[in-house]
Amino acid sequence: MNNQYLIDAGFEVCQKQEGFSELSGPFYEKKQGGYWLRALVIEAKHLNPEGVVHGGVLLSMTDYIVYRAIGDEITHDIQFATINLNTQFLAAAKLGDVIYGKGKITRKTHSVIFAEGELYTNERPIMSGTGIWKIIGR
Ligand SMILES: CC(C)(COP(=O)(O)OP(=O)(O)OC[C@H]1O[C@@H](n2cnc3c(N)ncnc32)[C@H](O)[C@@H]1OP(=O)(O)O)[C@@H](O)C(=O)NCCC(=O)NCCSC(=O)Cc1ccccc1
Repeated sequence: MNNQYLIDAGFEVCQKQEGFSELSGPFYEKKQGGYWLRALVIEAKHLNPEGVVHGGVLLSMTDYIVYRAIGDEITHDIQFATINLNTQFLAAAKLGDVIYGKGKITRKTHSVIFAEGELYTNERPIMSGTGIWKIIGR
């Protein structure tokens, strides 16, 4: 697959992906039902020397999609930073795969947000993650 596949499927280039997120993407997004689905088409630059997706790509995508999912719920007018992210590498992804990601808030308190996310292809789950985001500015 390539990025045109996502555009044809109704995705648009993600908002808020400056800096490293842009470098590790490009990520695409589409509103589906009540939530935003985000996606990445795997290119050669995302692979490790063994020819599968580098773990750092999956970690940063999980961080990104949960960060964005939190923003979807509480807006990005509030600043929050990842202070914990636990992940499981469930399966390898390969060149040309489309990885989809979605996240949600599990619990929000005055100063921290507990949240979770998952990455998957059309064939199988790729990564699951849970983490904590610290609210650092309003
Ligand atoms: C968060 C805290 C508990 C401090 O909390 P408090 O007890 O309230 O702290 P205090 O009042 O003592 O000082 C405030 C401190 O907060 C720092 N700061 C300000 N703004 C930001 C900011 N926006 N992001 C991160 N840190 C920021 C500021 O430099 C100052 O530190 P310093 O004065 O140098 O000491 C601490 O564990 C920590 O900073 N951990 C590292 C967290 C970290 O770096 N995570 C990875 C990046 S998040 C990410 O990438 C998600 C993402 C994904 C995709 C796309 C986009 C985003």
